[in-house]
Amino acid sequence: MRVPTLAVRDLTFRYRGSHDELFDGLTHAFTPGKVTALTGPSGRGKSTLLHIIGLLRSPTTGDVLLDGTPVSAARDLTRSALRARRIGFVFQDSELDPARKVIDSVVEPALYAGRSRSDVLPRAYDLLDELGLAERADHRPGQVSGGQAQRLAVCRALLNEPDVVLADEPTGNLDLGNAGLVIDALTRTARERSDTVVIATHDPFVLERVDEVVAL
Ligand SMILES: Nc1ncnc2c1ncn2[C@@H]1O[C@H](COP(=O)(O)OP(=O)(O)OP(=O)(O)O)[C@@H](O)[C@H]1O
Repeated sequence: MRVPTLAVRDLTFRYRGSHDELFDGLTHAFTPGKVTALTGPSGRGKSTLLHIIGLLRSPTTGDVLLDGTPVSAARDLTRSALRARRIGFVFQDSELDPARKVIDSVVEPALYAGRSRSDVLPRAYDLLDELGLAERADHRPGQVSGGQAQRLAVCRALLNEPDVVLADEPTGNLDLGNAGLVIDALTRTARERSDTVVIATHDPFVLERVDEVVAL
């Protein structure tokens, strides 16, 4: 059997000073090419799990595995390099630098990953086009709406061609049209590039459209 790009094994997490243990030893292999929703009641740890999978936090016990290799206990430098090269994040209400143009915000993650601006500009424009933002490329983030900013966050996350895409409530506060564009883009990257896409959500609109659901 093919080793999954992303899996978690025997995962638990406890915030410092808290008595509550999250995840109850969660073991799960996420399917490449599919979109998986993490769902469950408020406070069950959906956002925390995304941060752990995204190597921003380390689990209390257990492991995150990329291509079958445990990576959650790796050195900070190794984890940031993996994040930059392999993982794309769509955070809810992503803060964008109001002083930079939209196109510069989209290109920025590539610069962290050591790629050159000229290399990634064509893909940045393609993504803006795909998400209906082509005519906004030269605007400042202060001049885009909430829905446009969320679609912009998707462009940023996909720019580096990550093979793991993580999205925290990416349709929160979006109307159905914008939510559809966001889910379509995340589904397309799963289908066309075999990316592993994980979305933390309680949005019924999203839950109806994903391939798999992990209930926390
Ligand atoms: N930095 C923190 N320090 C201590 N406890 C925290 C911290 N962040 C979150 N928690 C607690 O950990 C639990 C899980 O939080 P988390 O935000 O991951 O849940 P969630 O399922 O994403 O919730 P929601 O659906 O409301 O966004 C909650 O009980 C929360 O209060």
